[in-house]
Amino acid sequence: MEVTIMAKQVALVTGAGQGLGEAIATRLHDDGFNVAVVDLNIDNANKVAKKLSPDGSEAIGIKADVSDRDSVIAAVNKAVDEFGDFNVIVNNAGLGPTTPIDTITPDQFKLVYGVNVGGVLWGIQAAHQAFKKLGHGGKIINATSQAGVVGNPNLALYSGTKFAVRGITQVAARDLAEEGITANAYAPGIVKTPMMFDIAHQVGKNAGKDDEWGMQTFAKDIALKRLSEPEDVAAAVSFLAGKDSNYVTGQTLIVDGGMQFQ
Ligand SMILES: NC(=O)C1=CN([C@@H]2O[C@H](COP(=O)(O)OP(=O)(O)OC[C@H]3O[C@@H](n4cnc5c(N)ncnc54)[C@H](O)[C@@H]3O)[C@@H](O)[C@H]2O)C=CC1
Ligand SMILES: CC(=O)C(C)=O
Repeated sequence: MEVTIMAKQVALVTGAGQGLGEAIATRLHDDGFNVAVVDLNIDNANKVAKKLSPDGSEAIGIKADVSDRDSVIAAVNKAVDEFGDFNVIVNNAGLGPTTPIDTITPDQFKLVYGVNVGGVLWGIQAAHQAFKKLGHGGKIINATSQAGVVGNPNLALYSGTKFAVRGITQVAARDLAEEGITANAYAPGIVKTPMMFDIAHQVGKNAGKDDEWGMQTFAKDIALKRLSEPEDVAAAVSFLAGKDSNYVTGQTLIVDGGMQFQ
């Protein structure tokens, strides 16, 4: 009897050197994907990839700056070269500076929009190119936030970028559907990652209070009464990356323990 060996599907996760991206890369690897672990910080990316696949056969680290279109396209091409296919991109990398309205500068605007919005756009373009070349569809998954569903205090720039990601996701879903490509977003709440601890610290400091006070300004209304673990979000991304979500497109899946209701 002939034995068919099914090739593994390939996922690329940006900002996967720590925090949510690391948890997502780990979960998708557990789900059976070969994973490209992409980050600006290549040491962290390599560490995560090595942990998942010591011999590099199932996970590799790739350096890329998601605000740079060529860099993102090169990362996707490398994943295709290494693993021979490409099925899922998770445009996760993001910056979350605390930006009281009057403090925002043009440089900060360019940087945060360049990474949070540019990174999603270039990721969509790069994945679309790869899917077309490979002759099949795929899944695009973008990081927004509960702060992209309702504007959050102190996060004018950040919230603006995360609203933009939801809009871009909806357009990508419509524009790419006939090629068998779905596009969805995940909207985490208050997740225990370096980004969120830094925001809590800054917000507390700006108010002359401690980090816990800063965290509670965001966390006090979580219905489930606990902060999110990165794995809570990775589980939702696993759904969006897998076949059970094949009939879902253009949506934002809110994973915030009950903060925003739509
Ligand atoms: N932590 C939270 O509570 C929430 C996070 N999110 C979103 O989830 C995503 C991940 O957030 P966290 O893991 O918390 O952040 P984090 O700051 O802990 O990790 C972000 C990773 O992205 C990488 N990165 C930053 N700029 C990059 C660039 N230009 N190119 C490539 N990589 C770059 C960093 O090196 C880092 O490894 C972000 O888009 C964030 O906005 C959304 C809602 C809540
Ligand atoms: C950092 C973030 O996405 C928040 C506070 O929702």
